Amino acid sequence: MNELLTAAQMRAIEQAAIDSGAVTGLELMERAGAGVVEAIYEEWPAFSKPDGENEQKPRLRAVVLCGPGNNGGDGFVVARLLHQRGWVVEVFLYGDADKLPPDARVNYEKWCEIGEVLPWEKCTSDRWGRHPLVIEALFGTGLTREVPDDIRNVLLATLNCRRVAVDLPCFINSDTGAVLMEWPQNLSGVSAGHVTVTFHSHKHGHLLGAGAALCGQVVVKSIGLEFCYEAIGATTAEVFPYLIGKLQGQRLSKIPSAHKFTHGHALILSGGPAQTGAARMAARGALRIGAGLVTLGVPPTAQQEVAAQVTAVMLKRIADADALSDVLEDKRINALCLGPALGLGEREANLIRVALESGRNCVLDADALTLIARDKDLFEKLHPDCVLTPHGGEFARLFPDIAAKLDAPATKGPAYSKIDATREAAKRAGCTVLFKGPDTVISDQTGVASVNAAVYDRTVPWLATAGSGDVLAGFITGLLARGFSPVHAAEGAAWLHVECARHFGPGLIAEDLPEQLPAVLQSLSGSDQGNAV
Ligand SMILES: NC(=O)C1=CN([C@@H]2O[C@H](COP(=O)(O)OP(=O)(O)OC[C@H]3O[C@@H](n4cnc5c(N)ncnc54)[C@H](O)[C@@H]3O)[C@@H](O)[C@H]2O)[C@@H](O)CC1
Ligand SMILES: Nc1ncnc2c1ncn2[C@@H]1O[C@H](COP(=O)(O)OP(=O)(O)O)[C@@H](O)[C@H]1O
Ligand SMILES: [K+]
Repeated sequence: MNELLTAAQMRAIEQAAIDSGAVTGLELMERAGAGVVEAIYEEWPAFSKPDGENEQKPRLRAVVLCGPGNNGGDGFVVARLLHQRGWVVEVFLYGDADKLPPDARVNYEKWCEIGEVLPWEKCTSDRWGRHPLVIEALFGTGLTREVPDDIRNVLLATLNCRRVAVDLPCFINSDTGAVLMEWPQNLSGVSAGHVTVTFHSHKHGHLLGAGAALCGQVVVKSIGLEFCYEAIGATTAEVFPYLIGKLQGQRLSKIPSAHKFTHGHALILSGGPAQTGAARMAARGALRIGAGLVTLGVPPTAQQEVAAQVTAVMLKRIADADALSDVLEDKRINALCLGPALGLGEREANLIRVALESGRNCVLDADALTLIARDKDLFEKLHPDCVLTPHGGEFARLFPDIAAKLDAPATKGPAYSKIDATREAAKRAGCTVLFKGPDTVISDQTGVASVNAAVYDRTVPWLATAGSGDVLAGFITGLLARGFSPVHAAEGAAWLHVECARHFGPGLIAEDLPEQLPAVLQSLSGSDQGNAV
């Protein structure tokens, strides 16, 4: 399952399954608890060694922290299943047992037949040394507000234990990834759990915002809900954003008999003297990703500087908007890129005007985004073959009201997420928007949205280096030249961008990125089992 769900969608899918009579809420809870236990044994195989192998082996010990809702219900199931496997389990309940929802209450009572449920006050910070495993089932998709201090203190005291979060760490908003608990500064780099076990599919909060860094790793366990999409009237592509998976090598392969013009001609406009590096890096990216030809359009004053530094990339003098119109008489030029260190003057605004009026595929990045944010007339010329690539600051300049909604603290669900913001921005702009970050979100104007997650095993903090965005703009332009649709070009480029950073590793500078493409592309050819972009 690559679709990403909001809390409300997950609830609707569960409810539809229950209403259909195919499964009960209790059965789903049992499967959820069993999924957690399965994930625990997968993560720590040593737990499964039978006690009989070693007479002296002490019994395994766990603490389960249960909350006041169905997440707590999952916790009672986990406690029971671990007990059945011979563990010594201690269970704490945050809240009042009489107020538990019905399914959680049933599992509470089943646990009471086995052992004690200890009140939260007894969950003191001195007890954690004896417990190899802490299961946190305090809040999941039902988290609605800041986590209280009496929970925070316990969570911080457990950080030296092995930790499993049920569905989500209890302080992460499942729609936005916002962290609803003060996380101590000195703990940056420490995650809230070693493993987060979620059900059916990732929730947005596992991949977006600050929360993603605090889940440890996320394991998705099926609870048998696959059949339910029709039941809530959804077709997956329309409703659910998806996680961009491994690119199919086939998508990037070239037709053996093709010539260079079959693969398109990209034109990248450069800034003036001493401002040409960004466009040169974008051009190198466009060429390496497979555009048949790449030309740098340079103002005459920068011609010598650029000529001294390029080889396979071609050069064209483009003094002003009229000159650009002339160059675009060549209809083989099918993808343009404007923005990296382009400049913010009238000349540059006019270049953007001509580029947009040409109706060609057009990537607008950096300075071009600032210019269209300033000029309503330019903004209105955007069309479906454009791709905007803002980072957070540029996004706020372009869509200040949407950014304000995104920044507002969520007080009640459903919370407004980066996915909602990108979709709204794309709809307004009438084109594809790629909103950058470790949680890059891409949406086209119709609301088809995806996330390129640089988290968990794809974490690449070294990609936050000057100029890496320019290379990304070049990658997108190159794929547009090759005939990819705007949204597929943005998705493919974002995915490859992270793969290039992973391939190089720490120490990466932006120039290194295009040079990783041959190896990354090679690794994809012949491995077409991945999820299609
Ligand atoms: N609905 C279902 O059939 C299933 C639900 N499942 C589990 O149920 C969870 C969702 O259950 P719920 O909707 O009951 O929600 P939760 O159990 O996540 O939390 C809701 C409860 O927590 C309280 N609460 C929320 N934020 C709080 C805060 N900051 N401080 C104090 N109290 C707070 C609420 O008042 C409510 O009592 C999922 O995350 C998943 O773990 C799974 O068992 C699979 C099946
Ligand atoms: N912590 C991070 N992890 C992964 N990718 C990141 C991270 N921070 C930034 N990026 C990516 O690096 C690129 C930076 O682009 P941008 O902010 O435009 O930089 P520049 O203008 O210097 O080129 C974007 O693709 C962004 O998604
Ligand atoms: K939890």
